[in-house]
Amino acid sequence: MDKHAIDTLFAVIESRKGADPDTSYTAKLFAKGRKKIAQKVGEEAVETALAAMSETPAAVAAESADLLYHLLVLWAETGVSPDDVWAELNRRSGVSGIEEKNSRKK
Ligand SMILES: N=c1c2ncn([C@@H]3O[C@H](COP(=O)(O)OP(=O)(O)OP(=O)(O)O)[C@@H](O)[C@H]3O)c2ncn1[C@@H]1O[C@H](COP(=O)(O)O)[C@@H](O)[C@H]1O
Repeated sequence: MDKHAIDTLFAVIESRKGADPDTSYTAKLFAKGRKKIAQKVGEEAVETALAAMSETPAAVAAESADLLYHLLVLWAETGVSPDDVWAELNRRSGVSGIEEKNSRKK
């Protein structure tokens, strides 16, 4: 999953706010609230770390996908967008705002 795919998944997750919890796991998570979502991120992070210690690269990738998905739900719940996170990463690496805008046009 590249950065664009994360943006796409985030948009789908946002669209599940207020959706039917019986037909969408994401809607069910939103209905359960921030504490539950934060708890799931913690669980998935631990599962990813444990997989790294004793499982295959494929298992680490699978756990990482679960972690990323739940992290995106947490961003949506807390009003953080992927662009906010990309901007913070770019700030740390010294990429300027203009370079960031240009890279997103490609
Ligand atoms: N990427 C994911 C994704 N990754 C993981 N999961 C779900 O995360 C859950 C993790 O399993 P667990 O065993 O940890 O949790 P659980 O026991 O089912 O539930 P809890 O009681 O712990 O909350 C599983 O039900 C997975 O289906 C996901 N659910 C949805 N998506 C994507 O989110 C988008 C919206 O999907 P819906 O929520 O189905 O509308 C779609 O693009 C989906 O592909």
